[in-house]
Amino acid sequence: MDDVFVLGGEKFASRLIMGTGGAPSLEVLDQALAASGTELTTVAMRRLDPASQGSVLDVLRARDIRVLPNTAGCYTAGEAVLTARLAREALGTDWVKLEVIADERTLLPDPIETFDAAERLVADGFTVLPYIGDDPILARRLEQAGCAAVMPLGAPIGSGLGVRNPHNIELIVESAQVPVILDAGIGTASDAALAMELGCDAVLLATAVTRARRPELMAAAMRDAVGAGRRARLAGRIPRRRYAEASSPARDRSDPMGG
Ligand SMILES: CC(=O)[C@@H](O)[C@H](O)COP(=O)(O)O
Repeated sequence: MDDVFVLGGEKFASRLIMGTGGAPSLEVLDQALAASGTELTTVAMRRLDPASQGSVLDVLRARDIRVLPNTAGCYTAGEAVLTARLAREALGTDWVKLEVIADERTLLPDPIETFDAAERLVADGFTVLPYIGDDPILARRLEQAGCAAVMPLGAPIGSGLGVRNPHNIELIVESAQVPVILDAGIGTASDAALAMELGCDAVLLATAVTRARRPELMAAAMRDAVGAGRRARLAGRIPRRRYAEASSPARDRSDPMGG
């Protein structure tokens, strides 16, 4: 099936975007990334020391996986803008996953600082992919501000709680004209499938794979789940009913299957 994912004007065959945080070793990370089939992987510019960051980048380059720098660890718009500019200098990309968190305990995104940073980065020519709460109004405002996608959370980063508010994710999907990427909180493969079934264009995850008992196996499961969820979305699920409906109804002469 030819079902290309277009993000920021670029085409991707994979709809699974990976993060690198939490992997026990570079070797494990390398195997997991390969098993995931990802073509785009995010790297925290502020969290890694220069030596290990170089190594992660080496892994990505060797696998021909595009690097998506992120501003994890930033608490203000000013910090995020500076981090994005440093990443552009260092990595030669104007794509940025914009992440401005409010506090260390929840790691929830700060909507005001995120919006401020997004406006400044769009004006500076960046392709901005903002990590946000599951707020349909903020998603719409960020799209109007020129962001290339919106990335609502399923649940707090690293929580593995899955998609806590499917209704809001559906509302965001319904009105977005840019890709919707479910980012953060995925715990296992069924969560990723659900995000895609709700109509998200892609899923971004890290912890569920990097901290799994067998990261490579979980990465393969995520790859399959994102594909299955996408196909189910395109196929169209049956409506939910309160009561049973016989799968083989009473014989109907107009029914070519004979009832
Ligand atoms: C990798 C990255 O950018 C994370 O901050 C992201 O939000 C993923 O969250 P999980 O670790 O919960 O998948």
